[in-house]
Amino acid sequence: MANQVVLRSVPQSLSAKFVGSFAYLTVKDRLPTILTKVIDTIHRNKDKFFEEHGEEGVQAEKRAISLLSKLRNELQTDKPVLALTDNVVDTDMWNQYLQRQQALMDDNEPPSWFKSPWLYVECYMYRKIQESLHLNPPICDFDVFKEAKTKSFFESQQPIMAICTYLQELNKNMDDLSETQLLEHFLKLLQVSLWGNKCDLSISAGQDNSQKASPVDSLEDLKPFILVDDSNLVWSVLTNGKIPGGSSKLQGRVDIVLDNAGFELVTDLIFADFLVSSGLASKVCFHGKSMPWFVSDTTKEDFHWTIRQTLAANHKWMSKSGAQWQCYLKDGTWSYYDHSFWTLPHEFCDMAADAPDLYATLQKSDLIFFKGDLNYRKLTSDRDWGHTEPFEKALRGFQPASLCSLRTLKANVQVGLQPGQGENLTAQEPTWMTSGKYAVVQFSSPHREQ
Ligand SMILES: O=P(O)(O)OC[C@H]1O[C@](O)(CO)[C@@H](O)[C@@H]1O
Ligand SMILES: [Mn+2]
Repeated sequence: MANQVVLRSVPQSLSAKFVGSFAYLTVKDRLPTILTKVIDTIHRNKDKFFEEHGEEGVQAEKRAISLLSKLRNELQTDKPVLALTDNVVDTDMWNQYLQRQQALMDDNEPPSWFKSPWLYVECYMYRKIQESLHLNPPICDFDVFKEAKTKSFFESQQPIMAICTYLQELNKNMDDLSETQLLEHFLKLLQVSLWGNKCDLSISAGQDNSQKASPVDSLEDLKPFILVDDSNLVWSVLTNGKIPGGSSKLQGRVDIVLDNAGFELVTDLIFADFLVSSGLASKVCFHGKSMPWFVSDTTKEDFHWTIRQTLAANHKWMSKSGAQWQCYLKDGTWSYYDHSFWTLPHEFCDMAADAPDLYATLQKSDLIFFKGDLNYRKLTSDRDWGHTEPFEKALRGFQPASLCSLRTLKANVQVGLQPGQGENLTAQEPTWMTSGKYAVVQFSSPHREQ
């Protein structure tokens, strides 16, 4: 009974079937453009495939491109979504999900690009890119987005140096900090990690004056754009409910569900370093993607590459930071995990049933940070919620531990706002939900008293 009430009160999924919506424009314009770029990247790497695998590599390149061109055509002409055929570890999960989507369709129509939920078809596109490579074994490990991720890291060297310098200076003085100063630094580094998710991948790169290129210097100006700021509740968890002045630190386990590689990943590593070196946490578990995903998302390879690059940098504080991070990984203070659930199309409220092992892992955490927009869409099931609906309600029972979303808004779902806040923003700036200009620090806890 209760379940039926809950089911009926869930708003509909965002979908390209709503002509003119952001989902519609994404499926119509942005996804085919991404596919075109992927095809182009594979083609440009033809010589590399030849060098590595001879003629077989070239044939694999041709076949992959032909599958991807077919995919783009199916997408653009709203053809049915097809079952996967690559027989790898998550193939069955995807195909079962397709059946679930089939059951949701009216009049037994097949799920399709413009009729099914946006979250589903967008995830499916990235999984199909992977399928086109899986079906062509010589090139199945090729990361079609690697170049873009690498470029974003190298283009953000200025702010990366600045933030590593900030971290190392802070670490030198950590023992002398008062609780109030510690809170100040915590807020700053949390916000650096938050704005690291901004769509241009860097906060201050590109400014002429490199002296000013410290992400920390921009934070004050960005504050008005944080629409929900639950940082005090996050701090409260990390200090066992003590307000500044007390001296109780959680020293527990913090999990970070990562989003993008490049500048954002560095900001996450900096934040994680601070959590450990300040004693607020004793252990940080990072969660990344097990395949190239949504162009810039972090894979295991990206994670380790970034730390190696930071260590190898010709900059004292960057290099010191990278060395410290290697040590944290070696001594188990930090650990990296991936799980196929993160690259499935499921809403996170399905995790307990569909990936109970991952849910159980997260339950061991004291605090979980979810980085970025896609994680927010999955936390809230990517549905058409009213802006004043409570975050807890949109989570629909997903509550493995205290959690905090650090997200800049790039898709039109946003809950937990004050009455009138969303309406005012819409009146002033119709694209406020998709421009990446606004952000939220949104917290929820199973132990929350209010
Ligand atoms: O890297 P992030 O912050 O998850 O952003 C990815 C987002 O970008 C989009 O492609 C929209 O701009 C969404 O589909 C997705 O939620
Ligand atoms: Mn991403």
